[in-house]
Amino acid sequence: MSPPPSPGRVLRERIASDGILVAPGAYDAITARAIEAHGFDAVYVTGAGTVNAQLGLPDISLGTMTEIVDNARRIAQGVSVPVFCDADTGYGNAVNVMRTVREFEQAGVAGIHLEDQVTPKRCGHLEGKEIVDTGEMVGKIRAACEARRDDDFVVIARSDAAAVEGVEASVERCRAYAAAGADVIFSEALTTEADFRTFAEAGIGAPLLANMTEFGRTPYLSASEFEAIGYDVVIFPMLAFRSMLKAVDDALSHLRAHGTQADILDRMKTREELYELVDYPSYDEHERRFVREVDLGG
Ligand SMILES: C[C@](O)(C(=O)O)[C@H](CC(=O)O)C(=O)O
Ligand SMILES: [Mg+2]
Repeated sequence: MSPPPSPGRVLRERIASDGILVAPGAYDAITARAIEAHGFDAVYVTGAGTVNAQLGLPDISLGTMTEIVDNARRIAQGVSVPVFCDADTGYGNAVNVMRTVREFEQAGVAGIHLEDQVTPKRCGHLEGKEIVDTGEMVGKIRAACEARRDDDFVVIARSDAAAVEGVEASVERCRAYAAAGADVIFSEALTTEADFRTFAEAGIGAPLLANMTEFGRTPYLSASEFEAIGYDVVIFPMLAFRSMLKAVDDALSHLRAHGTQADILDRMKTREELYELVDYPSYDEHERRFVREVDLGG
C-alpha cells in the first residue's frame, strides 16, 4: 500500500483543481472540526484569531512562533482536511524562517504564509504598516523553500505592500516572490474589486489567494466573484471567531440581565451536537473494549 499523500500534496492538488478553494479560518481545534463538518476542503489557521482567542492579545506580533505552531498542531490533528497557517513574517529573518517552516511542517501543517512586513508586524488592515525591501522577502521565500523537507509543503507569499507602496508596486513584488519559488501569492488588504483584477490580469505566475475578512479594507466579494476574477483560494479568516465572540457576548448579556439561560437554549449547540462534533461515540466504544470489558480470551 502506498503511503497517503502529504498534507502539502493534498492542499496543492486542491488549489490546482477546478473551482476556488474556500478556506474558513479556525482559531482552535473544535472550530476546525466544525469547518470540516460543513464540507470545506481546507482549514486556514488565523494568526489574528489565534492571538486574540488563545492569548487575549492584539494582532501585533505578540504571539510567539511556538505558541502559533502549537495551536496549528492541535488544529491539524483535529481534522483530516489540509490545514494551512498564518506565519506572519516568519518570526524574524530568513534564518528564523527556516526553523519556522520545519516546525510547521512537523506539526502536520500543509503550508504557511509569510509576509513582507517588517517584524514586529501588525494586522494587515491596520494603519501604519511598514514593509521590508524586496530582496529581504525574496531571501525569506528562498529560505522557506529550501528548508521544507516535503517539496509539496505550500509556501504562500503575502504582500502587504499595496497599502504602503500602491497596487502596482505590490504586483511587481509578487512577481519577484513567485520567481523566488512562492507556490501561491496572497495579495493583502486590497481596497477595490479592480485591484483584485489587476493582480489576476498581471500574469504573476502563481495561484492567487484573497483575504475576505470583515470590517477591513476589502469590499465584500463572494467566493464565486473571486473565482470569476481569477482567484484560486479565498480565506474567511475571522468569520468563525467574530461570530463566536458576538454570540458569547449576547449570551452573557442575557445571563446578566435575566439570571438564567433557559430561554436562549435554542442559540446553543446541544450536548448531543457537541458530542457528535468531538466523536464521543468512538471514544465510548474504545472505553468499552479497552477499559470496561477487557476480554482476556482474545
Ligand atoms: C488574515 C489575517 O492575517 C489573520 O491573521 O487571520 C488578518 C485578518 C484580520 O485581521 O481580519 C489580516 O488580514 O491581517
Ligand atoms: Mg495574520
